[in-house]
Amino acid sequence: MKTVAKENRPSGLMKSSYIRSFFKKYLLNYIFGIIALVIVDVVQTRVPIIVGEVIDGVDLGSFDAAFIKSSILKLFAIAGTIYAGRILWRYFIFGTSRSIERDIRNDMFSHLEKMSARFYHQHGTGEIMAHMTNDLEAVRMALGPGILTLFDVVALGSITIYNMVTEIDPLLTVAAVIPLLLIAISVRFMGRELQIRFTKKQESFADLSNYVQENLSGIKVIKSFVQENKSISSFEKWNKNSYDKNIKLSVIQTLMHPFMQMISGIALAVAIGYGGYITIKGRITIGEFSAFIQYLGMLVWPMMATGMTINLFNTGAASLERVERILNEPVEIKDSITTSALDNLTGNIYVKNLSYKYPDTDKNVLSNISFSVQKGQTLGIIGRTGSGKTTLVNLMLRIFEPDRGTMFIGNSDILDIPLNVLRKNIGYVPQDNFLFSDTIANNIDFGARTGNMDNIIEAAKSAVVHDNIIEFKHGYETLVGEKGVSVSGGQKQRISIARALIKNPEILILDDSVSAVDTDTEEKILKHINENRKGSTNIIIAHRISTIQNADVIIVLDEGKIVETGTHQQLIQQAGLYNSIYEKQLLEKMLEEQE
Ligand SMILES: Nc1ncnc2c1ncn2[C@@H]1O[C@H](COP(=O)(O)OP(=O)(O)OP(=O)(O)O)[C@@H](O)[C@H]1O
Repeated sequence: MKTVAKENRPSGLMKSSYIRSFFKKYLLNYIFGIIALVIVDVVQTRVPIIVGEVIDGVDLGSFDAAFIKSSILKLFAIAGTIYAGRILWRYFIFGTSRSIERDIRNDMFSHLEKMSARFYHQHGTGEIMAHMTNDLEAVRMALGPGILTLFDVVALGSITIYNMVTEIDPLLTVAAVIPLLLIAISVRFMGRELQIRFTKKQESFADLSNYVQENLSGIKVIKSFVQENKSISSFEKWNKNSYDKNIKLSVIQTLMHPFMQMISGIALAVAIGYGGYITIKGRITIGEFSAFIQYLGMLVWPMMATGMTINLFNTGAASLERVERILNEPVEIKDSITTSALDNLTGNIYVKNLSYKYPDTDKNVLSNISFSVQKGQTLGIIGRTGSGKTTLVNLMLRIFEPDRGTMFIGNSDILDIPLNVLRKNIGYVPQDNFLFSDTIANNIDFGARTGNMDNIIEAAKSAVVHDNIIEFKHGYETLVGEKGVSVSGGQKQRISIARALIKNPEILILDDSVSAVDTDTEEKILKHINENRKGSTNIIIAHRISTIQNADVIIVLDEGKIVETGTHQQLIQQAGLYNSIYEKQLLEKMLEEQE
């Protein structure tokens, strides 16, 4: 990713070194586009002169066949040049703005992929989507139509005024152009307010997107709690807020347009009045008078475009600031300078005096945790809900950062293990597992990328989900996720386990990953793991004792502290928290069997 200017202000799109780097990259395209634009402007400003000559020819009686022919040929040549020139500047200027939009979007996405869990906690998906769509669109408008109008204003405006002064009458030009300047001045001042209103409009759209995204994700909960009406009325409030901000922006835009038309009407009146007078006096010819009126019409556009250009740059800069705010978010979790050149990990895990509190909170969710697991062993973690089990494995994966000197794999502090090596060697099945809108085969092969159907089937068999998969109409090619078939919670869990098993990772972490399967299936999965993963390390988090009772070491967490450690038998004998969970679950089982 390119370096992004931190000091960028909405007032200056060009102040951003990030944007300047794109200008450098696409400089030739812009140069070709601007040359084509200037050529179009030069030739099109010849038209009033040619028409004026024809009118004078008729007026003075010097109109003959050769004159008509040459005038027609000139007009054809001009039309052809304008046609070709407009195609070229569209291609070079608008095309380049689309390329830059694509490049920035790529930068944003690859940066977002590096962002930590904390970042996603602070920025809603809807907000990020709004930056990637609406804001990028505004940046593109500044870099395409904005650049175009900027050069068009300068070229067309100055050539037209030059022609009016040199070929018609300087005084008439001054008299007619002064009212037009009012357009440029008023738009300049309204532009600031326009930028503020535009920023508010974009922010309200980001809020609205967030609300929609969250509601659609939670649609099942909304329906099951019959909260549709509440949801709809909240949506209406957000939507009204967005509507109000849009209207406020439109008010300014609406006021500006008729104002500009009024001013150009005044300029025309001045031109007709004073221009007609000096024509009668014989200072200019009828043809020149007609050319002048045409030039005046041509000038209205550059004057209006001055305002448009400023607005496009202002709104583009406001949007760029939001885009850069995302791009400037530091990558919090990354390889450190002390990262060693490791390729592989051994599954010996050592945790020493680990304490952790989440960013922006006061309370430790883990306190003074110490334990070790040897390569090839299985560690079971059990504890009441909220006791810190998921936090512990998230620290091991460096989804959140532990303190240096508290977590080691092999002989390395995990802060010194390259992130990709750490995560490649850990097969993680999260509690809230997620399937992508893709085939089951691709979902299983997601991390390992073996591309080998035999491996995929073997992993599915180990996760005891193969029989379910082949019952689907399209088997492993069945589409799942948002656009595909719905799979049950238990099937989803087992497809996720297969996704971790196919990697044959040095360390496998199952975070409450068999909670949605029956105990028979659970037993089969654990048996496969036990048989197939000899020499590798497993960490199994569970609420059911049956899931972890065969583990080599079990730790019992309570309120962020290890309260008991040992094997199943040892913990039963300790008659502490583990034993009370065990007895409670035994009782529940007996009652279930009696029913
Ligand atoms: N991102 C976060 N920011 C702040 N606090 C958090 C965050 N994630 C979890 N917590 C808090 O940390 C504590 C431990 O949560 P954790 O998810 O590790 O518990 P757990 O033992 O895995 O629970 P469960 O068995 O319900 O999955 C809880 O009090 C929780 O509210």
